Amino acid sequence: MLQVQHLYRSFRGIPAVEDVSFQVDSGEIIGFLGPNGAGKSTTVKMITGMLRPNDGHVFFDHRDIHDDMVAFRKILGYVPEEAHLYSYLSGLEYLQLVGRLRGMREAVIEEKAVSLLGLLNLDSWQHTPISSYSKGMRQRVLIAAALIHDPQLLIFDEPLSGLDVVSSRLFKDLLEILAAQGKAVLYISHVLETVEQVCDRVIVIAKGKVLADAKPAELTQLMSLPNLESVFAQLVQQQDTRTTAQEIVEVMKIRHA
Ligand SMILES: Nc1ncnc2c1ncn2[C@@H]1O[C@H](COP(=O)(O)OP(=O)(O)OP(=O)(O)O)[C@@H](O)[C@H]1O
Repeated sequence: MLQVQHLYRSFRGIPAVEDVSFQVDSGEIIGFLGPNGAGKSTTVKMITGMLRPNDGHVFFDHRDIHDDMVAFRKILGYVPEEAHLYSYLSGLEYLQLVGRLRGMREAVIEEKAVSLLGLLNLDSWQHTPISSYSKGMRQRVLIAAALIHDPQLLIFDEPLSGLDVVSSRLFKDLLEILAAQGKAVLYISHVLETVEQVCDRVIVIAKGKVLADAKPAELTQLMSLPNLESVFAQLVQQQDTRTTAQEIVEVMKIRHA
């Protein structure tokens, strides 16, 4: 379904993504992991068409997404890490805007928007400006916006951010059903426990290159480590956080008065 081939992108001559290739098939939930600055967001921006690669291609159903971006946007649902919601709009107005941009029929937009807001516990807030929503409520609006046009490919960047326990559980159940119905899901997160729970396969990148592409269980087994967090730490050679934490506390103690 989604094929990412040898993506390369640099900023002012410095590579952010050097060589990233992977595939997400129908029905798969793929975790996309990497330390800060690894190139995840840059890769995702290239997959969503927001950024052009300097080299490499993104194919959906064997067509380069840039051949027809309008068509690609209709089959893509994206929850970005940083939301730029029009906060003067109400939740309902925002979903209506999103629906129109994706070429949906007006009557269908209204029906689906109201239903989705209700199911995400936002019915009593649907006419209130987003500016007065809490972080978790905004996140739920973003999730509704990503789903309203029933896309084939879903990209979620830290989707649980700000969600309470019940909403998080609802989202995880939703992911499972979406995958079972054949959607392709790319799931970007630093919360490895959740990734291990929900993802069929994980792709680990660092310094713009793919370090691993395997099932979580395969990685833990192969590296004889207890969980995905240990695998990740080993793969990206994370610093000794305990020592660094101790050093920070020592710096705090330096007398400043
Ligand atoms: N617009 C830009 N201009 C210059 N450098 C950029 C730009 N966008 C990203 N970079 C650089 O590219 C590298 C990869 O950044 P990117 O945001 O893709 O990483 P990330 O894996 O998403 O990190 P995080 O987990 O912190 O969100 C970083 O070194 C970053 O500074």
